[in-house]
Amino acid sequence: MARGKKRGGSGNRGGSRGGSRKQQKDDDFEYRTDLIVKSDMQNERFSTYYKNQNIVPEDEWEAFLNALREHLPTTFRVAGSRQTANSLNSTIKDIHVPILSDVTFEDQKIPPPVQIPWYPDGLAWQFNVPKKVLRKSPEFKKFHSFLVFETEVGNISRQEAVSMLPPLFLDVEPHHKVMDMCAAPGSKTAQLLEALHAQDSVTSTSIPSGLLLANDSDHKRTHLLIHQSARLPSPALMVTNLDASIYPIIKIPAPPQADGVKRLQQLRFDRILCDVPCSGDGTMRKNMGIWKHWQPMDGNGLHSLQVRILQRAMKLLATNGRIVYSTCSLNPVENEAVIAEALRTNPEFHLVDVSSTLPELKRRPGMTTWRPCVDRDVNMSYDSFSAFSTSEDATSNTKLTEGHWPPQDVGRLNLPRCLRIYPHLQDSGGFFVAVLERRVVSAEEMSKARKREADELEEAPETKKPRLSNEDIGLEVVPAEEASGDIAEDPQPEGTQGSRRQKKGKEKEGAGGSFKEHPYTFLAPDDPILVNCMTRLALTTEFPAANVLVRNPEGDPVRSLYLANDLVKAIVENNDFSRIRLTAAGTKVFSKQEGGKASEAQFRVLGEGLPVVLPYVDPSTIITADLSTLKVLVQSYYPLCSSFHEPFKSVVEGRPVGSHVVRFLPETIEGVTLTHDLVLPIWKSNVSLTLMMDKKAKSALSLRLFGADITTAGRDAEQKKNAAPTSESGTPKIITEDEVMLVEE
Ligand SMILES: C[S@@+](CC[C@H](N)C(=O)[O-])C[C@H]1O[C@@H](n2cnc3c(N)ncnc32)[C@H](O)[C@@H]1O
Repeated sequence: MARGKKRGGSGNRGGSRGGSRKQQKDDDFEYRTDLIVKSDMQNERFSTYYKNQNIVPEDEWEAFLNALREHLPTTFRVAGSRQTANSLNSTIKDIHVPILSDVTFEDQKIPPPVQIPWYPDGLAWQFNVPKKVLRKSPEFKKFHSFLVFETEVGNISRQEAVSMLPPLFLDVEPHHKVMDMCAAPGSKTAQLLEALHAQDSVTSTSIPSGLLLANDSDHKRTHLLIHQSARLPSPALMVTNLDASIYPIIKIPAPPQADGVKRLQQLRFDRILCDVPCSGDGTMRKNMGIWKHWQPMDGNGLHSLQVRILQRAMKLLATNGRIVYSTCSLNPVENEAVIAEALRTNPEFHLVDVSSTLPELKRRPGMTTWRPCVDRDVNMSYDSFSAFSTSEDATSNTKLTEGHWPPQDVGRLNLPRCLRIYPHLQDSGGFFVAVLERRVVSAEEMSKARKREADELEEAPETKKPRLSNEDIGLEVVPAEEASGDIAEDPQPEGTQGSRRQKKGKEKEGAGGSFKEHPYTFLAPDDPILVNCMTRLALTTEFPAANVLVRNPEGDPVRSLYLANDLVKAIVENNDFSRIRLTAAGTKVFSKQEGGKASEAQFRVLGEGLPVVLPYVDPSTIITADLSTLKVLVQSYYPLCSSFHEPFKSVVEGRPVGSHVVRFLPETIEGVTLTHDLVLPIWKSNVSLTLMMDKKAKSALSLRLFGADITTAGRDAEQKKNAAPTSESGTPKIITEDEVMLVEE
């Protein structure tokens, strides 16, 4: 979702706020509407503009404006693959909600969290309680810390309700090739990844045949994206850092042909999400900056980029593919006008009627009339582009194009099929969604579109022409029926890009001159270090050893080993990683354990990598253990092997030093219930064991299972908390709201 415009800035393009910690806190204050008075929540330009556009019926205007001034409820989504999500959701429904249903605070009955009615399987929740209650009511305090921990480990995604919509409308299946064109910080990417992994079980991750290519033009934000998606490790994920409006063609091998010549073809996506940068005025309920600075030229300025991103997505889409275009803006110039312009130039696309999808979602139809304003203060507007273009305003304002206005044949485009979500309809943020699909068109329509596009390209000012070659960006309009045609006739030698040690020392600068990622090198399946690692970890021969890659200038397995699926591998091997500015591919599964002799490289399975690797671990080597064993492993960092009870004690004492896998079976002991199998990696040293889990994941597991954080870190934190909090001067320390609240998305 887009964020508020900075003071004095020009249009929000989703850049990072940056700055010092203090600056960040000040910004947070400015951006948090719960900390300001309602009388400050007004902007005449906003009211005049949207009233004139009739975005809601006149008798709803006040309700709409008042809703924008209300504090946004806290919403979250239970994340992860379907099975794990359903299990955690039952914990919320059956344990937390009953406790929270009977809370009274300062003589007021506090409403418990409720499921968002339109979200599938009841996996999204909403609650709206004052911060004071979260801080002081013991029941809500406990629920809050449950949410914080589960969010940290990625089981819960704190996400605005409306922002959950686009991935639902995209309807992703595990075999789909999916692209998220403007993906950072990645809450929707995580949802798409979950859909790709719908077949995962509670303990193991499937390797989908499809792909999720998440892209963002902001390099720093792509790293945020990688961090977010690490919560659902996937061999099917790639991250790139490019301008989506000129996204290059990705090449993959074409199906084998009779002549035996290897050819490449364009990768076409089945699903594309265009959650484009926007002015973000649908987020006013949490962004004070927008109340202060809103003006129509921001939306006007973003329109062209939004059109170009959508048009580019149309070029990259497969026949029968689907695009979801979304913004958190209410402005028709950023919404319907973009859709209309993209449809005009791509007649093979149409808007899909999704009126029966998510029937509980309250929505309004897309608009068919609007009137762009051509000045900051909402004084000037014109009936049509031709009226504007002959006016004096046109000379001083070159940003506006014909596409800013409704097209003459607007009725033909079915714009009411777009969805507008307003804050007063169901206590949410404002949002816009359009679902587009490709249909087969007549040769005549196609040739008209080709000619128009060629003319427009010819007329475009030099600076606006794409910097990449035509082959790079695939400017030719490819008819849907030709979508899978070859794009490269030259035979390609096998393993051109990714073969082992071919790219030694090739750390490249990218197109923008600042691309400094390491190359991606696939190991040979018989690489001695990989073979040693597989033997020690007892991986079966089905393990896709040919899909293991490393990332360092030498292409050697020195530290971390990643696993990619076949499609990701094909892309890495057939495209220059620096041309597509690839910042991540596949998921990290093994990591070298420091210590020991260099010749006997010891790799361990990473906690987050285990679900991916588990289907390939020889089942006879998996150690079985009970809940009390798990409790000891959770409670201390390095419990001695001798401290466990039998039979676990003898089994681990008999195992060699190294990485092992333990399965804890469902059972109930002393009121603690493990409802499903839990499989975790441990490291055995000479005399002790370590549960190989991230500290926060361990705390979350402890809270979920034992009802308290019994880890060493958790106990330390509790002790500190119990000691009276005092500042350095000895006076009681005031704990700020920020310290106790969930951090906003
Ligand atoms: C609305 S936000 C995306 C939010 C994201 N989909 C999510 O759900 O977390 C828009 C993103 O577009 C990125 N962006 C801006 N211009 C872009 C461009 N030309 N190409 C690709 N990404 C762009 C921004 O860096 C920003 O991260």
